[in-house]
Amino acid sequence: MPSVRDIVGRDPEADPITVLTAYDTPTARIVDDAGIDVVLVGDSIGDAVLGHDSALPVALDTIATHTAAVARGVDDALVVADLPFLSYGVSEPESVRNAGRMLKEAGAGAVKLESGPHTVDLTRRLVELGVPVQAHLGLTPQHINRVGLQRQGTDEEAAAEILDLAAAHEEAGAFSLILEHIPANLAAIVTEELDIPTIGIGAGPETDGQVLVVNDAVGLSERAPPFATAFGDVRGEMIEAVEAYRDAVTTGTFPGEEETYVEEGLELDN
Ligand SMILES: Nc1nc(=O)c2c([nH]1)NC[C@@H]1CN(c3ccc(C(=O)N[C@@H](CCC(=O)O)C(=O)O)cc3)CN21
Ligand SMILES: CC(C)C(=O)C(=O)O
Ligand SMILES: [Mg+2]
Repeated sequence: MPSVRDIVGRDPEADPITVLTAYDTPTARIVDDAGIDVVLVGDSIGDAVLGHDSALPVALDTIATHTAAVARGVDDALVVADLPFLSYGVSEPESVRNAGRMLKEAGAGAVKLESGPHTVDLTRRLVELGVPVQAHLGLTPQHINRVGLQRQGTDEEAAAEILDLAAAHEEAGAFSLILEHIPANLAAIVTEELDIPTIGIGAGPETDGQVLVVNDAVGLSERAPPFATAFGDVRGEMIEAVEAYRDAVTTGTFPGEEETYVEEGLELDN
């Protein structure tokens, strides 16, 4: 696995950074084989895979299990574990222990946490201890109960706060910053002001890289945020394949001769 230094050392103007989520080994292998730079084991697993309405119910053990599955499928990409709701920020020792587990047990190369005024000191502490941290500003869906899922940073005060917090997290040692669902002109300014690479989702084209939830990107999601685009129709393909299987079984064409083995001379008298 590359270190965060391989990501940070690049020239994103020439070579934008590509990030996708993955939650399982086969998907991670596809993403890694395609040359995607960073695989994020997102807490979006909550709604994308586990059937919850949000990411809030996702447990740290769930992220650990799926990060380990992803790490087993990846040769080249950096694996980032997305710390779930309340697994950090309650107390510093617990936050450090939980973040540390992602590197020591699950095979992540870095952790991401949703940032705010309350995570500057924690980011500094984790980085001091040797845990690479990716920050995340703009829409932070773990605050859904306070802010919903609306675009953030749309007035001057809110935009200035995002810019200030971005600088504070860079100064605290974050190696990269996710910017979610903010105006493109704000994301461009943040990107211009920071030295660390910014990764946008619903933040326009001027960040140093882009991230999407893989289910949205391949067209597997039933519902996706307004800023996501499906680059395929995996859901449509799965529906067709499952219906074709059903039809083959119910019409008796599967299993056919190809999939069937007969042991010649086998006779059981009972
Ligand atoms: N499949 C998936 N894709 C994602 O990008 C994603 C997740 N899940 N789960 C975690 C968060 C949640 N995200 C979301 C989800 C919905 C909107 C959205 O629809 N926003 C609307 C407003 C919706 C509302 O107010 O309820 C908008 O117009 O901004 C935005 C971000 C991004 N993340
Ligand atoms: C959308 C990305 C940035 C994320 O946090 C997730 O997938 O959980
Ligand atoms: Mg997340």
